[in-house]
Amino acid sequence: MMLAYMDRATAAAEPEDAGELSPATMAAAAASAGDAAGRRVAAMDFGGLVRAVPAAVVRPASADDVASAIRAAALTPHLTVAARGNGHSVAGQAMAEGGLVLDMRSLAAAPSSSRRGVAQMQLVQCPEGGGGGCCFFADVPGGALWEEVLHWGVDNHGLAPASWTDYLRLTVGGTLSNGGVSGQSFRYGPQVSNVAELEVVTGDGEYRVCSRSSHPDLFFAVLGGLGQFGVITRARIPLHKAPKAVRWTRVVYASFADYTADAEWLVTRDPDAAFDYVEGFAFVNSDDPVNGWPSVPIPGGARFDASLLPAGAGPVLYCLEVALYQYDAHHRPDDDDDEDQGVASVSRRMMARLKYVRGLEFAADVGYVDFLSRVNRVEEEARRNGSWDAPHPWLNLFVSARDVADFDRAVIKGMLADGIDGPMLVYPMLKSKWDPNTSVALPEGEIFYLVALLRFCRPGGPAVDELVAQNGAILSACRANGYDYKAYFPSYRGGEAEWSRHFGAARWRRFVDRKARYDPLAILAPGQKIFPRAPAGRPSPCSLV
Ligand SMILES: Cc1cc2nc3c(=O)[nH]c(=O)nc-3n(C[C@H](O)[C@H](O)[C@H](O)COP(=O)(O)OP(=O)(O)OC[C@H]3O[C@@H](n4cnc5c(N)ncnc54)[C@H](O)[C@@H]3O)c2cc1C
Repeated sequence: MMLAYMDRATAAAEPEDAGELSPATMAAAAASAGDAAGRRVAAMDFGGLVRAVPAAVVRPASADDVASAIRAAALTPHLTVAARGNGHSVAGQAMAEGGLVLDMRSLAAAPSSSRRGVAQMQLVQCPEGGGGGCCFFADVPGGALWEEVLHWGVDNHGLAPASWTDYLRLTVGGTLSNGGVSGQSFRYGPQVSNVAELEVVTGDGEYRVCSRSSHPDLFFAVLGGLGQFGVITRARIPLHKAPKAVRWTRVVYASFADYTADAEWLVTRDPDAAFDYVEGFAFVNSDDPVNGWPSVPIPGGARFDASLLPAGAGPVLYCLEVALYQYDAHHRPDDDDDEDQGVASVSRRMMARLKYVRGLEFAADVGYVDFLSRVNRVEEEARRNGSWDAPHPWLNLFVSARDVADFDRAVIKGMLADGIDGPMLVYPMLKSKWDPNTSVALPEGEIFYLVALLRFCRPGGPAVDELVAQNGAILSACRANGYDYKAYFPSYRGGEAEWSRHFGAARWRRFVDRKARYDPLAILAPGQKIFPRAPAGRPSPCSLV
């Protein structure tokens, strides 16, 4: 079937255009024609709510293969191209119905190619020592998992990136196309603030290397750009000395006001007095094993003693989670000596003035890699009980600190007081750590909260449709109440009006201009449902806006 597409494409093209289809692309396309299993996988994602079958899955071995596939699509009047990282989107964002899906994982696995750094991870020394404490970079393929970057950096070089996601089986290109946030974001910035250079194949099939100083407009467009402007085939990530261990602590709050006051105090401290990681979540004030008290203690730690909760604690409680890195292997992390500067003592001192419920505190000393891999345990359990493969009607929002207390009252305590059978993350980050030139849309205020409703569907639980409808009701409440908020991983079906509202008028104009510049036929990332594919030879409607 793919060869039929290519035949049509080449028949419509000038002879010299047809000559651009590399043997590698033709071979990959031919191989994928019979790859029903590959097409089935690419028709689904982690969300399990949307299905869109591609014409073919292309497994590029190099940036050249990516460029060939995009150029081939451009020769047709209708083909689109979606880069698929690890398919962990929840609303079909990495799909291409009837189009080509690029399996970016194959780029990470491919043997060394002619272009340095495309296929394999490489250590690169910063010119003149670099800035921000970074002396080295990792050159990594766009399809590499963050987990692979972590193990490669720590095992081979004792180095690691500063900014992570909670879960590391996500690709570098996939999270850089969105933002990439975790408890480190308040301090080190999101992942889109931790990139020195990108190698990108744009929607016109051109291969470009960009950075803050070279093609900066493309560099910033691609970061948080929802895959609209180019396919990231390589990223250059700053590396830092990897910590040896982590003091990991969770404490409990009955009052949302106390919780947010402490969380905001922690994320605005000077770096030398700050934790390395601050997160938190809401949970149900009950013994429910998934939504309630048992979800709080750090695995292997103490039991949750509910008798310590203050009288009159409401239906929802909050858990603040912090981590302090330890770099020196000689310190004993659990040394309690007053004179000791070990992370356990330092961490305790830093928490002394916080207003959490005394006694409801859980702490552990764990290895750095174990700490960053903590969600793997959640995955293993979810795979065991079947909820990993069930649908995931997730909702991720950034909510301004101005409105987060109202949001808590109306949504968390109001609509979700029984829990969502998964984490309800609520933690602050700072807008000043995000570059306004990237494509990411953020609320207005300096402090805003990630609110991540990570629903896992269990047998006998509410129907998926009900959960999707509840997400819609939450968004309606945000709009009706005039909250300063943005969707993270946005998914709109209402066309330009919704996207324009999402970005705001000026940023939407910039997004449209960038689309016209880098992907004029609107070939890329059709699953985001932002721009319709324009026929070859005609300008995309977006360039006329
Ligand atoms: C269990 C789980 C935990 C998560 N935890 C976090 C978290 O802590 N923090 C956080 O920020 N996010 C988190 N996410 C969300 C995650 O960042 C997104 O799902 C993101 O899409 C990355 O997933 P992916 O690599 O599988 O990309 P995909 O879902 O495959 O792709 C996402 C989008 O990026 C585009 N894309 C993919 N690769 C490229 C590329 N190389 N070049 C250009 N465009 C590309 C796709 O076309 C698509 O539009 C989590 C998701 C899951 C399922």
